[in-house]
Amino acid sequence: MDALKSLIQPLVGGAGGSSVVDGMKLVVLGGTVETARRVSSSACQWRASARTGAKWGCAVDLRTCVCAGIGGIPIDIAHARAVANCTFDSELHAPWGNRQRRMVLAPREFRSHPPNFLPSFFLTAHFSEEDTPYDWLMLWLSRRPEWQRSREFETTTRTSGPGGDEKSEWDIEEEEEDRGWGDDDGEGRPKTRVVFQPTFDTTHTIYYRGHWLRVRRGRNQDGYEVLSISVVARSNTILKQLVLQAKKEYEAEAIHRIQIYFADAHGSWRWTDSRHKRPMASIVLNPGVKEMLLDDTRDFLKSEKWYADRGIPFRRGYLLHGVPGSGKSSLIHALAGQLQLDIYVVSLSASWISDSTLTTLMGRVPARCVVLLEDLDAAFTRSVTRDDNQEDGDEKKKEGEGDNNNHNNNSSGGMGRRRRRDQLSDVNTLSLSGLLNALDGVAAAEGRLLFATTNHLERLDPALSRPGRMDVWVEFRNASKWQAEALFRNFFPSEEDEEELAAVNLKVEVESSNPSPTSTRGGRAFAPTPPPPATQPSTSLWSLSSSITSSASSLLSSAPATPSTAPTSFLPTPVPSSASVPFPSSSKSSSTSSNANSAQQGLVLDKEQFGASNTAYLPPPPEDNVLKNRHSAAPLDKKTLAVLAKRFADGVPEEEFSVAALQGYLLKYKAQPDAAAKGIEEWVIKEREMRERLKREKEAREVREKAMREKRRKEALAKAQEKKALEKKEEELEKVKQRLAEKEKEEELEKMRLQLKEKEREAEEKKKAQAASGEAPAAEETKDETAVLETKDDGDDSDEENVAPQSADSETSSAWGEV
Ligand SMILES: Nc1ncnc2c1ncn2[C@@H]1O[C@H](COP(=O)(O)OP(=O)(O)OP(=O)(O)O)[C@@H](O)[C@H]1O
Repeated sequence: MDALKSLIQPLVGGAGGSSVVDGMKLVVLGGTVETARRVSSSACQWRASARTGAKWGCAVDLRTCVCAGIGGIPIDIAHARAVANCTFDSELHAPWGNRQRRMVLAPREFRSHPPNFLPSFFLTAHFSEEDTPYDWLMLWLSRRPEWQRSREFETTTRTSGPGGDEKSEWDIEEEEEDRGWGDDDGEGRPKTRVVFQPTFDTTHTIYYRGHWLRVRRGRNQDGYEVLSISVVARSNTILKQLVLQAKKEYEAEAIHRIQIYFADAHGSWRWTDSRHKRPMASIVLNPGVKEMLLDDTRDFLKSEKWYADRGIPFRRGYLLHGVPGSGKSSLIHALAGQLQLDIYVVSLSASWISDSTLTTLMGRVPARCVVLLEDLDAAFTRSVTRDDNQEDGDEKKKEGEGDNNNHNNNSSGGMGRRRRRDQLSDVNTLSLSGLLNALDGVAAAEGRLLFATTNHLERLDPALSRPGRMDVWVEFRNASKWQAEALFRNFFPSEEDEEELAAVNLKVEVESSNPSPTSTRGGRAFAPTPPPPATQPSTSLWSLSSSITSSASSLLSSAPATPSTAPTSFLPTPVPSSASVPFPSSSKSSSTSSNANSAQQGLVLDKEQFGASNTAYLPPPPEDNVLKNRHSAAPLDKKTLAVLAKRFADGVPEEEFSVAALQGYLLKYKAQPDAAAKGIEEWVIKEREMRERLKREKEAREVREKAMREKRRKEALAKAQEKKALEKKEEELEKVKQRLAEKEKEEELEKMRLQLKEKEREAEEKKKAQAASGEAPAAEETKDETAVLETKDDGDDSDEENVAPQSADSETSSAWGEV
């Protein structure tokens, strides 16, 4: 307060302390009253303020023109008006009613034309949605009661922040009013959660650690959302504290979730989704693979100095390749969760991907994260380095395999694919060298774990997958018998597993009923001491849907105690083997570490890593209605489970079906382990029959298509030949016509020559006759005629010269003969 006084005094120019307070009062009013009219939350603040001795009130007694200022110090309104050159109106009535004839001070001039000095007291921080702090702040704000009580709001089904599906207090209130909103209506029908959020361009006032914050949502010139938070303070410490607290709360919430970011066409990362972490135990891979990867990634993340000391770029690449539906993406998801890293996904087949966009994107990933390049082989389907046939072939293969992993093309229909192909050929300009540069060029970020997946290792350029770019290769195959058994055990928990889970849940309950003072859950530890809110902020950060919970409980169950078969041939083999791949010291990750305890390990790891003492970091027990609605089977005793799992595994042929296919089968029997185990042989037979049928149909289709193609090719060939022959004939006809015309001309010339000769002969005879009779003039006449004929003859001669070579041509004469 003293600091503010000392700041304001020189500006207001008052000599006494009261004028300083006047100025201060106006400053505070400028920051709060203007918003009170529009935001009910402010009104609530005022009411609360009045109750607490008008500490923060700003009501004006009209009779005395004195308003109750900060700390109850009266303000001379005339002086205040002079100072700030503002007028007052009575639009705003004191929310606490007729306690006095009071009205809220609303300096008009402040609202429309704030005095120039005023902004200098506000410290404003701007947060763009392009940057992570925006998400921190949005989550923090979403928990503020003032924010939730905004009277101007918009609805959305998309939530921000790591707890994307958490219920805020706001949601709960609304759901109670309208039972039609929520996750599940009790009959299994999904419902859409509608979340309310304040509208744009509305200023909200929020009390935080003794300061009033003015919060405004807007958009910047690029169309991105921007959050502006202003506060009257001497230094920006309060804003820093706010950002730090928001970050802490966000991270505490994110502890059980991972954030997924997708690349956008502008070269920016956009937060797209927040997912529950997938337990490592839920990934069923042959022994040692998960442990190896986990050790390697952890080792890498700890060895920044080691890399720096040796001048090696601090980057590591993992190439997961193999059949579809074998768990590549799932493993990356689980790893990211275990390592507490967010995932940044780039779909290299996106239409807008170009060398420069990719370089920008790679330069913008945070220091510690997982970068996921999906379907690496699809990156260059339109590359100039491959011929068109190859492209077509690749595309067709992809279509045949029902590849629907392209995030730009989630509609799995043919239209979507066609459109994608069009887009690819039109826009995507990513080149191999561009990709290589983006991965390890100078602009590429360090510290990230690069994961790339592909179903077609053979299509990758060796430069792309060489060590240094892809240091660790892991092959994924169809499910082994051991995997099938593990999958079954994950699906159907044993009684022991359930007990373990119950013990964990009990512990969580006990801990959450005695929250530690540092707990961030519900934001209590960081909660300022604002005017008492009408309702408590949300504490239900972990409201899980029934399906999530039921599957989570089954996923947390243990894997088989001993691999029934764990032949080395099932072990994924890093393709460039030991040669240049600096595999981590795998002593820790040797296959001796049994998968039997991996579920518990997962839990223990979580607890160790995230601080078991902090209840905010542990999920709450499942909700009652979720437990009632559970669709999974009742827990089996260990022996029965072992027998059923074995029976199931025996029925699954080795490496014939993908884990995804087996999972699909088990999902149909998620409450009937018995039926699942018994029905597997029949399923395998049906599946084989179906595959056989599909194969036959495919082959028949291919044969038909081939025949059609052949027919079309032959037709096209015949047409082309016909056309060629026709053209040739037309050409010959033209030539013949030409020769005919020449011939006619020649004949005409010949005729004229003959006529001339005839005339000459006649003239000669006439001349002779005249000479004999002695008549001179007739001879003259004849001479003239001869001259005319000679002239004409000259012209004809030139024509004759022109046609002469052709008439001499033997071809011509033969052609003439033909005609
Ligand atoms: N090894 C596995 N362990 C557990 N679940 C698996 C495994 N493999 C596949 N699944 C399940 O199958 C589904 C598909 O798996 P996922 O997407 O990870 O396969 P993928 O290998 O990435 O497939 P694609 O190559 O087609 O992208 C998921 O629901 C996942 O739970």
